[in-house]
Amino acid sequence: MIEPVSPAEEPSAAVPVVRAVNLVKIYQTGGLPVPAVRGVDLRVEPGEFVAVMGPSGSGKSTLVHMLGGLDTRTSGEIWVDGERADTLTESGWAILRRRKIGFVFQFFNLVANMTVADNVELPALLGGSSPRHARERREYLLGELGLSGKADASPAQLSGGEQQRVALARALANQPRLLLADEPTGNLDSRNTRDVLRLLGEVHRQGQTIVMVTHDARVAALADRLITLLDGEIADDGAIASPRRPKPDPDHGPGKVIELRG
Ligand SMILES: Nc1ncnc2c1ncn2[C@@H]1O[C@H](COP(=O)(O)OP(=O)(O)OP(=O)(O)O)[C@@H](O)[C@H]1O
Repeated sequence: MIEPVSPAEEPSAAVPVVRAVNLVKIYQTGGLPVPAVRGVDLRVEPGEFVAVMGPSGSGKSTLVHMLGGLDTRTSGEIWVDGERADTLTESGWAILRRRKIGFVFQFFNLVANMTVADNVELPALLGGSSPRHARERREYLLGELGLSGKADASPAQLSGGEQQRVALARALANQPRLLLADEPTGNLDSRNTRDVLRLLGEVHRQGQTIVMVTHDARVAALADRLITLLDGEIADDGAIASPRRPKPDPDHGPGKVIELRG
């Protein structure tokens, strides 16, 4: 007989994907303290798509980088998928990122001297996937993102929009619990912005949890929750009542649904 699962043993359904408790970041510049994040409390549930907005310098990037361990916190707690993360060493964070976190940045950050295929496979290999599984996952993601024909290209041979799609494939290579995005469309023209937003919307519909920094209200409208930062504090946090979804791109036909768990 199968034992019923007690609530404490249930898989992470009730556990937030990421949680910050009184998170503080104070940079020191020339001996002077620069408070960037001042006591943020945040809880992101599985499947949520959270947009983070606010004026320049309000602490958006610092907050999201801390949530992924790319910046150290001054004080406070960070929990990722139920695991205490703020006390991890750099290598502990690196392991956690490989297992659970994908990143997409404004400036793609692809490895210039590696092919598109290798850029996407690398995180899966580092995360412990077998070479065969990493290759299959890469073929699958590049196919879904319309980039199969570019697998052997180097990043410099791609357009900005293509590079960002590769960056998204790389971020999803490990089927991360959490996708962190910092201005993922900030460097793209409107058409490539639409493409990347469509992809983000699709992975979200497949259940991907996303936290995304953006300056653009149209981009934020894709999310279902908007956090507004002001001077390093959460000034507003709420559901987006009637998100204005981006219109499908007539040049690209109906959007394809990406199976994240493929
Ligand atoms: N490495 C750093 N050293 C010192 N101060 C920093 C550093 N990074 C950011 N800051 C400061 O921390 C504050 C928050 O910066 P942050 O980049 O997080 O803001 P942001 O909201 O993402 O801004 P933007 O929208 O312009 O990207 C700013 O005052 C900034 O000058």
